[in-house]
Amino acid sequence: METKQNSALLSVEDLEVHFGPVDDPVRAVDRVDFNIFPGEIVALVGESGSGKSISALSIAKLIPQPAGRIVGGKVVFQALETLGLKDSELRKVRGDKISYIFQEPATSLNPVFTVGWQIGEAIRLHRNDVQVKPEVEKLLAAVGLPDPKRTAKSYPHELSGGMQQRAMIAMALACDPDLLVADEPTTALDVTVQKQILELLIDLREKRGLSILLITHNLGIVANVADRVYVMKSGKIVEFGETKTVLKTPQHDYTKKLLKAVPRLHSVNRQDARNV
Ligand SMILES: Nc1ncnc2c1ncn2[C@@H]1O[C@H](COP(=O)(O)OP(=O)(O)OP(=O)(O)O)[C@@H](O)[C@H]1O
Repeated sequence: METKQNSALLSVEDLEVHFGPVDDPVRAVDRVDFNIFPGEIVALVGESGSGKSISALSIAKLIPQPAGRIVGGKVVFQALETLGLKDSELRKVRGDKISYIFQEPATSLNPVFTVGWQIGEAIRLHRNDVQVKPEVEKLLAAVGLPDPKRTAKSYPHELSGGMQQRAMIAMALACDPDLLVADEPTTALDVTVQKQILELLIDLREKRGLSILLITHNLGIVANVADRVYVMKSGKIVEFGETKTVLKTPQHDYTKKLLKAVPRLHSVNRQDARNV
């Protein structure tokens, strides 16, 4: 672990984010440490309100303003200390290096433009090393959308929820990021489609070497996807480690509670146990 430390793609140390009055703040993120190495899928898991999204948004200083305040900590992404960067420098990191996708693709996609145009716009903004139209089609194919030429001409409402999420992922990949932050990417989807989107994330890690920070309240999702997991409760990391270890031998009561809330996970555990 120590030798890996130096080569982390992202390292977050002692991060503190407050909301509300300065003299009596809500400690949404309370001295949090986590890191991600190149090509890793790392999960932040916890119940609603535990501070997962705010931790992830803080990496690129994207927390709600002026309500939220980053009051302490250090974030190093590819040797850049992001919390100290100017807005113009941050815009480059956000657009070119770190992409975010969220739960509801329908609210992130603009209903009045075709999917192809929106992905093309992301390419035009961030890259000048590729031709836009073929790149749009390449990205749509990379996220498993059928008939990329036709899909490019579709409006968001013409696509199913799963296809919209794939289109969002294509848009997130348009700038060829090194880190994808996927915040509850499958929560709005039905179970079969959830599985397909998670398989897509694994595939993107394999094929593009993409590192992924996966945010979820569902430890069942983590079981099959993440290499390592950090469990968050009330703004703090209460447990972390290799996913298999945390799931098989959870140390913290809160992790045990989250595990109990996932009935399907028991079958995953049994299967893992057979494979060991
Ligand atoms: N815009 C805001 N204004 C005030 N407080 C906020 C705001 N956003 C977040 N918070 C505070 O930060 C805490 C952590 O929020 P965060 O969104 O990170 O939780 P989460 O674990 O991602 O849960 P969820 O999945 O429900 O978003 C919340 O419980 C809330 O107290």
